[in-house]
Formats: sequence, structure tokens, C-alpha cells
Amino acid sequence: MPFVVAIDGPAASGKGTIARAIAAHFGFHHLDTGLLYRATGVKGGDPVTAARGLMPDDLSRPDLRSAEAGQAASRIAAIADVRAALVDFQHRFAARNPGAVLDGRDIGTVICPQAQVKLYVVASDEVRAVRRARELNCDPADMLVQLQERDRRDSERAAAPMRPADDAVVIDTSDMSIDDAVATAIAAVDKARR
Ligand SMILES: Nc1ncnc2c1ncn2[C@@H]1O[C@H](COP(=O)(O)OP(=O)(O)O)[C@@H](O)[C@H]1O
Ligand SMILES: Nc1ccn([C@@H]2O[C@H](COP(=O)(O)OP(=O)(O)O)[C@@H](O)[C@H]2O)c(=O)n1
Repeated sequence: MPFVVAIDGPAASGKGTIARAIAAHFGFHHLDTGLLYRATGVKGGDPVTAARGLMPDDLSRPDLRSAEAGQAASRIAAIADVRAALVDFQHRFAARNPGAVLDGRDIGTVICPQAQVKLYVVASDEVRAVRRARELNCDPADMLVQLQERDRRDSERAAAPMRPADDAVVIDTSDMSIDDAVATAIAAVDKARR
């Protein structure tokens, strides 16, 4: 069975940074599942039809990383039929050899509950807002409001709410450098592979 690393957590906590580093270190494939929801959100029209019809080109749109795309993603991500339309793609990705790293909100709980490693990456709201504001060149105070709104929507929805799996290792990156956060994550994967 291929090795799966599931990484979940709130917005801008460092999931993608850790996921990319783990994939590079172990030679695994990486899927940023947030892109599926962002691409669905920005496509417009009926979200369920948009999710069912996602094409590779939709995932390489240059505007997917914007704050607007993040908000649009979190609104359509609450629709159970949208989530259902994206399950097969994620399962096929998770079955790739020699292993796969998927990051999102429900990977350890819903998409890959069998994952050999589950990480739940967190950081304080303020730290996350500063990090994302720097990336998008916008005001940290505005970003804080947006991230908190998105986190609330993601954790309070009925369909696959954001939460740590019972067996997830929680990594708080608030006071960690990227190198320290990555080393902590690699150690968790090494432990599971022994
Ligand atoms: N431990 C860390 N220390 C400082 N900055 C970080 C750390 N982890 C991630 N970052 C930065 O914070 C921003 C958000 O990280 P990212 O990995 O994209 O988060 P997520 O995938 O959870 O949204 C990026 O600019 C990234 O370089
Ligand atoms: N597995 C996932 C991934 C993302 N999402 C949704 O998609 C939005 C954008 O996800 P993202 O991972 O790209 O966001 P960031 O953490 O990078 O800011 C989230 O706020 C969630 O609403 C989800 O519901 N389930």
C-alpha cells in the first residue's frame, strides 16, 4: 500500500510549506487540495457543476492564490455535493506510488483516514495573518479578519468540518522557523516508516 501523509490545519498555518518539503525529502507526490476548492470557487456558475467539470487548466489559473479565491473556496467547500465531486480525484492521487502528501482540511479525517501519518499544523491567528499578508502584499489587520471568517466557516460547517484527526500529531509553527517546522514533520514521518 502506498504511503500517505495527511496534513490539515487552518489557513496559512504552514501546511503547504511542510507538505512540499516532505514530498521533496521522501520523493512523494504532493497535492494541495485547497486548489481544487479555489478553482471550483473562482469558476463561477453552479458550484457542483464546476467541481464535477474541473480540468487540469483550471488548477493552474494565476488568480487561485488570491484572498478572494480563498473566500470563494470556503463558501463552496461547505456544499456536500461539491466535496463529493472531488473525492475520487483525491483518492486516486493518494494511491500513487511510492507515496503521496495531501494537504487541506479533511484529509486525515475524511479523505485518507488510513494515512500512515497525520499532521495538524496550527499557528496563532496573528502570526498566520502576518505571514499571509506579507505573501499577498496586503494589510495584516484585514487579513486577520478574513482568515478568522474562513476558519470559522471551515470548522463550523456540517460537511467534513476542519478538525484534527484523533491520531494527528499537532505542530504549532507560531514560534518555529520553516526549517524547524519541516524537521519536526520529517521526524514524524520517519517514526511512522520505521
Ligand atoms: N514556520 C514558518 N515560519 C515562518 N513563515 C512560515 C512558516 N511556515 C510557513 N511560512 C510562510 O507562511 C506563509 C503561509 O504558509 P503556507 O505553507 O502557504 O500555509 P498554508 O498552506 O497552511 O496556507 C508562506 O509565505 C510561508 O512561506
Ligand atoms: N481539503 C480541503 C482543502 C480546502 N478546503 C477549503 O478551501 C479553502 C482554501 O483552502 P487552502 O488550503 O487553499 O487555503 P490556505 O490554507 O492555503 O489559506 C479553505 O478555506 C476551505 O474552505 C476544504 O474545505 N477542504
